[in-house]
Amino acid sequence: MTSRRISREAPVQGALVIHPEREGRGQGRSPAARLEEAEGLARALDLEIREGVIVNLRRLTPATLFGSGKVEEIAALCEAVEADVVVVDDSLTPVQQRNLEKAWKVKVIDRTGLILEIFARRARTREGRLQVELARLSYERSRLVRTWTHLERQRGGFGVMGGPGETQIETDRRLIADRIGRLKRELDEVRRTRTLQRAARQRAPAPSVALVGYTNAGKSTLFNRLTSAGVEARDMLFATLDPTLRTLRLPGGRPVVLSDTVGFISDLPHELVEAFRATLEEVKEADVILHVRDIASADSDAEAADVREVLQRLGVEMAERRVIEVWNKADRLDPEARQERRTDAVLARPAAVLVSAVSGEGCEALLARIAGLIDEAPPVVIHAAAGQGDLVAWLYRHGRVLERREAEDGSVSLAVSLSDQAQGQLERLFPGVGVLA
Ligand SMILES: Nc1nc2c(ncn2[C@@H]2O[C@H](COP(=O)(O)OP(=O)(O)OP(=O)(O)O)[C@@H](O)[C@H]2O)c(=O)[nH]1
Ligand SMILES: [Mg+2]
Repeated sequence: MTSRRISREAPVQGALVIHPEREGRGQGRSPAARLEEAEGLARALDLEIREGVIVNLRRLTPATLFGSGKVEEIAALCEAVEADVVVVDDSLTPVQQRNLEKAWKVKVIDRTGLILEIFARRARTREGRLQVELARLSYERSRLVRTWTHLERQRGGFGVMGGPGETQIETDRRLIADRIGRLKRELDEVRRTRTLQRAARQRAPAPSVALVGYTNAGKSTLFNRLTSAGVEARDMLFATLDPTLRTLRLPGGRPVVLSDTVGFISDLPHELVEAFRATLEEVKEADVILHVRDIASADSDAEAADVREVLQRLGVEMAERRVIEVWNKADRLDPEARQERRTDAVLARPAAVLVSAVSGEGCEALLARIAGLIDEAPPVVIHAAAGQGDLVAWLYRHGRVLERREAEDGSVSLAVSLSDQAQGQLERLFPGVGVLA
């Protein structure tokens, strides 16, 4: 055992992190904050940061991204700090990556490559691993297409038929396509099992609450605080990858199922978002969404905007009646800022609660808010014919049944309090259901 562990230990790799600063990129974040985030990503891969630099890109140089003077400067810096890897916090084309590796004589990785690599290391479940592999291959395929276009252009329109490079790319593309097809079938299989598990859970009478948020916002810490679970929470980007579920009791004793899941980041590779679509179904179907934000982060607003954007891409409905913003890390604010945030939270739309997952401050209020969202709406009376057991079970799970009357023909009338969200879902799942106000 011991010897295996020793032999697996890789030597520390030193990294030079470069944040290329371009006009119109970064959505209002400061370049320094962007660089810091890129360094955090590199650290999440166990790279040791030797140096971080911001490089202003005035003009784009297609072959190397950076101009030739900058390329030379960075080559010298690489040598000076003894970097093994250069992280470029942008997307590089395969050609740029190759040219830079040649010029700097080190391995070069771009932002998407970095994020994919972190995900590959973190994936624990079979579904997680398959998803990451699928994302990686989709990314590679898109890069092959780009190389292909590039070659075509190089030939200036002549000799497009045949040629060894072309054949190789064609072969690579077909191999990747085959592998993607196989992965998708495997994933379908794994997901069928999970869907069955979810269906089984849905029979349990508990509404669901999903944690979402920017990576490192404190989702897992809050999850542990609320459920007394031992999910890994670390000061590391993308500490959590696979979803975890736990039951917790709201004030009044009502159980809800809380889910913790993967965090988001700005410029999240779209291949990853696609690959994780199924995992994020928990979020899509949740009765309440808790959007956890690091309110002490200087980029808190930009991060929140990124999270909303990803959720929108995933088709998650962010209706006000369904979302609570959890303004976390209140303990990191100075007393004045804290008071200000507390006042802001009262007026915020969607509703916001200032908490500290570490100290527990605000967590009681948060639970009360969740209970409020789940129960708030005035009750409706729903008539379920005999044999509509699925409807009755659904109502018990997603609403609060206040009264139940059974008729002789086996039909049931229920007075139920449903959230707006649940009511919308009800109409979609059971069209034409008999609702009496
Ligand atoms: N001071 C302070 N630190 C917190 C609080 N909540 C979380 N943290 C810290 O923030 C870091 C990230 O916390 P996690 O709970 O792992 O964050 P996460 O959102 O689950 O992150 P990913 O899984 O990586 O997306 C850890 O070092 C936590 O200890 C808080 O309320 N106050
Ligand atoms: Mg986490």
